[in-house]
Amino acid sequence: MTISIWRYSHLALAVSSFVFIVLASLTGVILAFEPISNQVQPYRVKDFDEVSLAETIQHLKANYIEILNVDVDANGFVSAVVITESGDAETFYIDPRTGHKIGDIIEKAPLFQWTTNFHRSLFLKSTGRIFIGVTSFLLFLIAVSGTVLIVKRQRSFKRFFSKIVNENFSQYYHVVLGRLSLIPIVVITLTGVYLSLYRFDLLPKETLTHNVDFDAISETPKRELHNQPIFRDTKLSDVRSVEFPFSEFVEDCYTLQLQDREVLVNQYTGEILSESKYPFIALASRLSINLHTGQGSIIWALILAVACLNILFFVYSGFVMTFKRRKGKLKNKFKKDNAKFVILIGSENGSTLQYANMLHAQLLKLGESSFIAELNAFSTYKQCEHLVVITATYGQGEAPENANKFNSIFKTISSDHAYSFSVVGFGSLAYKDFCKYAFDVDTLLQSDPNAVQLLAPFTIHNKSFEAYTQWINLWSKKVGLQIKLDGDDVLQEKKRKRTFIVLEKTVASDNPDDTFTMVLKSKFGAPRFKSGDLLAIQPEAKSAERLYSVGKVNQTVFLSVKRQELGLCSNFLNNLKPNDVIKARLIKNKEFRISKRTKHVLMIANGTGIAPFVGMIHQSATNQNMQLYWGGRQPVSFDIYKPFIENSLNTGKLKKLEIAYSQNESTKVYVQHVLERDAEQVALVLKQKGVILICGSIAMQKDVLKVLETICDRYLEYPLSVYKSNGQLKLDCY
Ligand SMILES: Cc1cc2nc3c(=O)[nH]c(=O)nc-3n(C[C@H](O)[C@H](O)[C@H](O)COP(=O)(O)O)c2cc1C
Repeated sequence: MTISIWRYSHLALAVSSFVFIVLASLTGVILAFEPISNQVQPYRVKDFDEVSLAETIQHLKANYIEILNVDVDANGFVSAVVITESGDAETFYIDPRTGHKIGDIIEKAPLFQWTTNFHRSLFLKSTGRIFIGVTSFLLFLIAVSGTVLIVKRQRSFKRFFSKIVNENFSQYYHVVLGRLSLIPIVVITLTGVYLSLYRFDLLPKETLTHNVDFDAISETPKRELHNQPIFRDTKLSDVRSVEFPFSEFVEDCYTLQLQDREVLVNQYTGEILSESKYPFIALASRLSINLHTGQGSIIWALILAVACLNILFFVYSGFVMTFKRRKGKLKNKFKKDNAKFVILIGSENGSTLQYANMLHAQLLKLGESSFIAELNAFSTYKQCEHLVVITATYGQGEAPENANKFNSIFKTISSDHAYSFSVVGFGSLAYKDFCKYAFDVDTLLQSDPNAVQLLAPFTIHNKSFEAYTQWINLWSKKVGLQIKLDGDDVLQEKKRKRTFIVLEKTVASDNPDDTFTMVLKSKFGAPRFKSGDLLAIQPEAKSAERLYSVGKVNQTVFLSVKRQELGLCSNFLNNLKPNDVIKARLIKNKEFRISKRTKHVLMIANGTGIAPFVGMIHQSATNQNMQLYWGGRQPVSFDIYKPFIENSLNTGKLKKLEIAYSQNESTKVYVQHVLERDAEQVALVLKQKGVILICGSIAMQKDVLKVLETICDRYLEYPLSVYKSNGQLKLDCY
């Protein structure tokens, strides 16, 4: 699959350096705890920022025979090197307000020592340091290329932090955590590069110089330390270290290292003999060390630790995404001009390509000549009788990466014979322009006088295998083939199944719409699931899993199924009897759940879409205002749901039930019409921070969304999209 130069760079950089990145990040996480463990020590005294240098030195002079040095570290711990009465030189932390010893100097723990050495050089001395420096730079480039990829994905810099739809765990968190840890990672990498350059003396050299006129130094006028302005007015928080005069000769002076400069001070008069600002390189090195190590700030150290953990996650999720994309390779047995079937794909992350490959494989299996290619590789196909375009949509209804040139190429190529075409759109209803690019391609193909539309564009939400199978059935009938997909085991991970016992069941033939309900109970233990989750059932070994939205009623699973005449799974389920046992697995569908704290809940369904709502109503809290709008064909259609719903109405759990019958003798009413009628109450639900849920057919969803959009325009402050991104509109349609 073609990938953009940015994605290629991002991947190539990651592949070439991931071993070092993993090692540096793992050790980075450990090292982030060193400044934290230091900072929690009790050596920073209260009011540290208020204490003056004069005060501390005076106390020290009163307590010890001689003082050689005073240091203040990034944590605000003050230490002194003193000569004690016994004549020994000792170094310890002091209380700067009294000059007394408050603790021994913290020794670097062996774990941190070992990890620091490994982190800096991998125990490979200078060679290792070079590796680590280069890795830091590569990681910086990975962060830059990643930023460009996010901007491209979001289609503008302004939308960099806009909401992202969670369609896939690795992809979603790669982007979300990437955005959050971008700044810390850039800081870690740039400071890492800087420190490496500094260590190898590759930065311009600037040294600190002092010009002292030793002939002019005088012992008078003598001043007490607390009267010398430099000591009196300098706070300890501005000091890094003080070197005391070596002897009593007037030429020996105090050397004060302050945050931004070094000052030499006459020990008798307090006169400033020389003052020199630190060169930029030295200041930048100090800042780099603090930023790179987290010294002096628990919060920053924690941010660094989290950023390092995120880097490890990026390595993992990046590889998962790459392997997924690489699964979708294109292999052809026939040349483009010898194939009867041509399948063109528009895919950015490879899933559409896997679906297209299934069709390609089946055609080859049936002995047909099939050719598969990316939309960008569009060309002439001399023997093509049936063209199939299977494409995803990206951005705001735009083409995916490997299809972005198709429109212009198509206009330059003209076919010389008649052919049929069908377009399948893969997309997500979470986006405003659902499958828009598929419709654009369909319109474009219609402009070719030789092209005949075999089927109207077919849209597939959330990579639904079920929907894809439906399209395969329709299309294969049209082209006179019998295609049966091998199942979606290509696409899904192996998951543990549960054993369920059929507790209750109606039969499809008793219902005018060939629909039935089932209540299942887990044979072993109570499964953890919520109404709105999905039950995946595989009717036969090697067959595809079918997904059903379910409701939770007293620990049982409630579902409703419409029997399809040739449907493998719906017939399999319909033939089950109470006490039969089936294997199935429950899948979380977090985006279609409601919280007990949501006061107003408006549920809209047609047909079997009522199933999750039966459970939601059953589990609702007493103060929840649950309203249900349901669309069915005729009054008897509702009979199978009556026992569940009427009971809820009687107990007051369901506050309102509105039913629309589309095939009632006198009137044809659809659920969207009833919503239109109750527009003001519908608007009130959103206004009062309630949630609207829709479950059922895609066609119903489309019509309902149109009505909701108009309601928002008419009665509310914001368009429907705002409520959707707030989580006030939840969809589960198929
Ligand atoms: C950044 C981004 C933007 C998307 N934009 C749309 C869109 O505008 N309309 C739509 O129907 N689907 C949109 N989708 C959903 C994809 O089309 C859908 O997930 C598709 O199955 C991905 O196929 P692929 O893995 O082959 O690239 C978008 C997905 C992403 C990640």
